[in-house]
Amino acid sequence: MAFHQEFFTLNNGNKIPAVAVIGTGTRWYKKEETDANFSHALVKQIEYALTLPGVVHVDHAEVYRTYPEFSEALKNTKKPRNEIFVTDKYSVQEKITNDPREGLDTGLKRTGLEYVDLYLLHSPFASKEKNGFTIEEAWAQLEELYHEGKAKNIGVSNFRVEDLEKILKVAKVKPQVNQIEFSAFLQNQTPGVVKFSQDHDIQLEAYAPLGPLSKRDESEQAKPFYDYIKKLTEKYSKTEAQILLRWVSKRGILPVTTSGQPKRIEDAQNLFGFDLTKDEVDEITKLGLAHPALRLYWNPLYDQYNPESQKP
Ligand SMILES: NC(=O)C1=CN([C@@H]2O[C@H](COP(=O)(O)OP(=O)(O)OC[C@H]3O[C@@H](n4cnc5c(N)ncnc54)[C@H](OP(=O)(O)O)[C@@H]3O)[C@@H](O)[C@H]2O)C=CC1
Repeated sequence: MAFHQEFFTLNNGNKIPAVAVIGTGTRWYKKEETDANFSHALVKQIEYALTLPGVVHVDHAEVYRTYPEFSEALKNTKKPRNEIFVTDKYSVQEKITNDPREGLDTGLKRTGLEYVDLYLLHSPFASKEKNGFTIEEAWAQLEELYHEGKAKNIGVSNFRVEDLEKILKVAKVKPQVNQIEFSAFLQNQTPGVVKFSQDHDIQLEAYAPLGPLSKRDESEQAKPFYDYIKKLTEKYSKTEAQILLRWVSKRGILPVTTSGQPKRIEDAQNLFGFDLTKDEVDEITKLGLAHPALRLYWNPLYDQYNPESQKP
């Protein structure tokens, strides 16, 4: 079947590929960057992703410490720049560079890129005491970087409703994206964040969309969910991962995935060769919501919201 790709349209009119197929965090994440822990496997995997048809969306962040691998893969690819969608993130939570401007400039220098397609504040937890700037001041820097063309789109990650409200109060440029944890087993990272973001035309991205597979629940109570996903894999001749990623995208949310296996990266890039019906989307939502919250990231801060995270 001919390759078909979908895009979401951001609130500034720009298009974004509707799945990010290679995140360079999670399984590739490193606590520190040394010559000894350079990952040839990650270089190969990014290089492979960049041979796939269409615009390939790479999700990166300074805190992943994978600039060396990403830069190497960019050096070796023949894919034109306008067919690579690069996301980078400023680490608010752990100081790597002094501020977002320095963070983006460093990233651009290290990758040899002239711009990123999307630049995010990785989390809302900035303070004058810890960072030397407030989250509103950090946002003002992203707006400058946007106007200078160094970031074609700007946004945030792991923001709660209250954090988004703070930014919306002062923003001259509204965040284009909020990247949060989202899966069938965690349908609101924090209370009300999905509806609030969608009501304000802020594109949601879902990291850890395959939580129900990577942390498979073998219990009796989870059986109806997995049985239903299996039924859909047979109906569409697709993998469980493809069914779950497609479900995320049908919820209007952009899945951000990754893998150490080339075939899985290819399956993700080929996500739009099939569709789920509205009833199937609703059924996955319902069966997913029947499961207790499964949160894989930011637990010390966000576990307090677990009881409300499995409400629509
Ligand atoms: N903004 C933020 O705070 C965060 C952002 N992220 C971003 O999102 C990206 C993706 O996050 P991640 O949680 O890894 O995403 P996913 O939920 O897509 O999980 C990917 C993992 O699931 C495994 N997997 C894939 N298919 C299956 C299957 N059928 N059965 C079992 N396991 C499977 C893969 O293993 P295998 O490699 O063996 O294929 C892979 O390591 C990160 O790399 C990062 O870029 C992630 C966390 C936090």
